[in-house]
Amino acid sequence: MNDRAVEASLSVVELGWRPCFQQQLGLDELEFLRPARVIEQHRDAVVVADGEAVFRIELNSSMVDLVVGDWILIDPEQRFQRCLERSSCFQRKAAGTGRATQRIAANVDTAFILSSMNEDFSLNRIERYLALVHEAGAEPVVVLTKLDQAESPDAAAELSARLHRIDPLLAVEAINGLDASSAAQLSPWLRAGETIVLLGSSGVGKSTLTNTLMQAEVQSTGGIREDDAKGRHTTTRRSLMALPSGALILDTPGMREIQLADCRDGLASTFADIEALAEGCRFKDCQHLAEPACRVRAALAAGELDERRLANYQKLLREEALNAASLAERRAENRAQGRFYKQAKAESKRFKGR
Ligand SMILES: Nc1nc2c(ncn2[C@@H]2O[C@H](COP(=O)(O)OP(=O)(O)OP(=O)(O)O)[C@@H](O)[C@H]2O)c(=O)[nH]1
Ligand SMILES: [Zn+2]
Repeated sequence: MNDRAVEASLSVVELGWRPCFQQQLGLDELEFLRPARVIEQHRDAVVVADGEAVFRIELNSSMVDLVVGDWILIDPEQRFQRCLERSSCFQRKAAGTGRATQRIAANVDTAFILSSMNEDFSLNRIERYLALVHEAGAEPVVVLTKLDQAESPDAAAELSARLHRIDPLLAVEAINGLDASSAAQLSPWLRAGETIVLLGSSGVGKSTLTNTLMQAEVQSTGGIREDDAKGRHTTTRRSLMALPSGALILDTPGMREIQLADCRDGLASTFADIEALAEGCRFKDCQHLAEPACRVRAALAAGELDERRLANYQKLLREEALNAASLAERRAENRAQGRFYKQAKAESKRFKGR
């Protein structure tokens, strides 16, 4: 029987602690507090690892926003003090309401966007995920799966070329997710202390790749025994787990259901080419439909811009505008209830740079 959690034996550096977090600590905090990372999230508690142990902290009202991946400071009695500023944060529309955003994962370094190499391959879908990842502030890597089922030996090169027309610097890897030596191509992003997530629609091979990267070994040792409410031992699978390579894989139900939400900035960087062209349109609010002196339509006519890409950009913009409208409503409600302050403060930073 293995009672020792993998996470309990990891140092804070192995848990992803970085200078950008260390720098946020004041002198008093350096002396009296220490960092811990949220590795599991429950309705009334979070589970954290602090380099020595894995333990639960019951939630109170100052901790409502915590998500898996967060770095927090705790005092010597293992009490929560504050949450550190995130290096990246994924969020989505809250389920049910169709309105507010819900944070789902923090401090992710790399997001693997999985897409299988068969007929399901869709540039539109990949662009959607790219916008999400850019918005979150993580680094995207497109992973083409099912290389072993590709129709022709050139398929990987062709799809990579299509992706590189979107973004010449985009990292693209083609793998067979069932084969560990093929998945090893992803090792540059899987170094110790790096936090990764896997995105992609159902059936692209997220679970398969996760299992291959975990090499089953972690499956048997990664679970940790914990007392449940009735005092029984239950084995739980962590939301943040260490791979044999030392990278940390963040896997929560929320991450699997993520959609495009509130990501105007992410769209801007994903479609930087179109936004740059639009600067050249005569009208500031040009919709690139039939306006005179439209630089975007000129680029289309000249074959410099893909019709499909423009259409997808406009579709995502419309979706985003709808989301933003309902978000604005929701925020007005929050403000009335006096819960707006914290969110506004965080967001003012993002909006300042425009
Ligand atoms: N030949 C081949 N099959 C693969 C590969 N990756 C995944 N599969 C198969 O594709 C099917 C779906 O893979 P999953 O890993 O369950 O996909 P998923 O993305 O986790 O799907 P959801 O759990 O629905 O989100 C399984 O039958 C896998 O065995 C691959 O690289 N090559
Ligand atoms: Zn225009």
